[in-house]
Amino acid sequence: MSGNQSTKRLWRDVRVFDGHDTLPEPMAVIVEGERIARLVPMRKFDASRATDCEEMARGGVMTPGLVDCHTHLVFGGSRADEFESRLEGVSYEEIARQGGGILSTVRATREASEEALFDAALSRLQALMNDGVTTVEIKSGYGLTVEDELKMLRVARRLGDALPVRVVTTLLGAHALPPEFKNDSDGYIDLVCHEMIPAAAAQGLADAVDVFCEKIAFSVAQCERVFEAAEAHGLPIKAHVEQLSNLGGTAMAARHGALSADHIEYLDEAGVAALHEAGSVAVLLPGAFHTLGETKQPPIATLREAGVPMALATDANPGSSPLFMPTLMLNLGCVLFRLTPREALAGMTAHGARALGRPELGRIQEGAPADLCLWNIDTAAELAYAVQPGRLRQRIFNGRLEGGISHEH
Ligand SMILES: N=CN[C@@H](CCC(=O)O)C(=O)O
Ligand SMILES: [Zn+2]
Repeated sequence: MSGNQSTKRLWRDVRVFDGHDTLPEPMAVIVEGERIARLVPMRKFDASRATDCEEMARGGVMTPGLVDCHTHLVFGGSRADEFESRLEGVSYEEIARQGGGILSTVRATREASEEALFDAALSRLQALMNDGVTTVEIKSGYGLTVEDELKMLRVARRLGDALPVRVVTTLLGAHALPPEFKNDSDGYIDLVCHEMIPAAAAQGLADAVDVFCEKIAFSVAQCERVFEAAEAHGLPIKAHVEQLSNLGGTAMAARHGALSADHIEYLDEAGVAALHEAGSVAVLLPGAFHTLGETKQPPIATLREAGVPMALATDANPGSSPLFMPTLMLNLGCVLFRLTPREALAGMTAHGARALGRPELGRIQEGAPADLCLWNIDTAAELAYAVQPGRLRQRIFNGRLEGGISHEH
């Protein structure tokens, strides 16, 4: 919008969580165009010098727009039947070995048209946005052919074009072994390395490359081959690692400079040290932990002591985390993993952004893109404390008020 560039917008008397901490006193926040222009303590704020600003709101808690750095939002079908089997005692791994789980979503996703995938993902994404998300990562991984993986990535890109949200795409070709390669997992990794990654890179469809390193998926050596191919195409890497067992995938990913290691319930001290050394982010996914009834907790205290940044994400997907509510994850991160509310919120703002290689996002600081949420609460901790939809008062994307209570109409 042309008028947007010169518009100055003012929020007064807000408590600001800046991506790491709550600032010690109430603030005035001024946004100019697409960026945060000034942050002024109210005690020093001179309203007579802000007459060129449109006042947007007074009071409330302002946080960066939430960053959901790990989702599988684009998929076909449902796994409600698998949910019931798990309640009857069949494990996630057992279901996968029987050809269900991820592969059941692969069948439904291959059958679905691009339009149908788009429409289904649109409403899921809107649910995340209504709960404060302004940046979301979306993975492929339910296509497992070159064409079907590209189809998923195209849908993800189109979602970002259609809605006021930043979409970061990740190619997850090495998510599961498709039935066509049943006894030839190395052959499938060849396809990922020699065809999928080059095609996604050439078409600008992937911002990063991910793998599932697990007994029911791919070995450390196979995942390393995928990372080498990603590097050859200039794409950053991330990894699903140590979710169900400790294979050592995290240390290998860290050696390759991974942006993040995700799940990491079974991560050991050496793995934590490797993350620290590489400057990688630990992405915690309490939705999957909760849904699968896991008992092995990620090594939060060791990560905290080592100073490894911890991000928190929904892992929104049809199987292990059919949970499309980021503020619920703040609560689960605290209750299940003993994060502090401050850590949980930093995990879904500044650290989530870092896990995507976008450290300029997820922060409230002068010069940063103005992706902001204004909440009807008194302290930032309340976001993690209560699970209560409807608290988002305003959602500002790239300097523009989107949804919520609009002062423009
Ligand atoms: N762990 C592997 N991949 C997904 C689950 C995908 C699925 O079950 O459909 C995850 O992050 O939990
Ligand atoms: Zn995942």
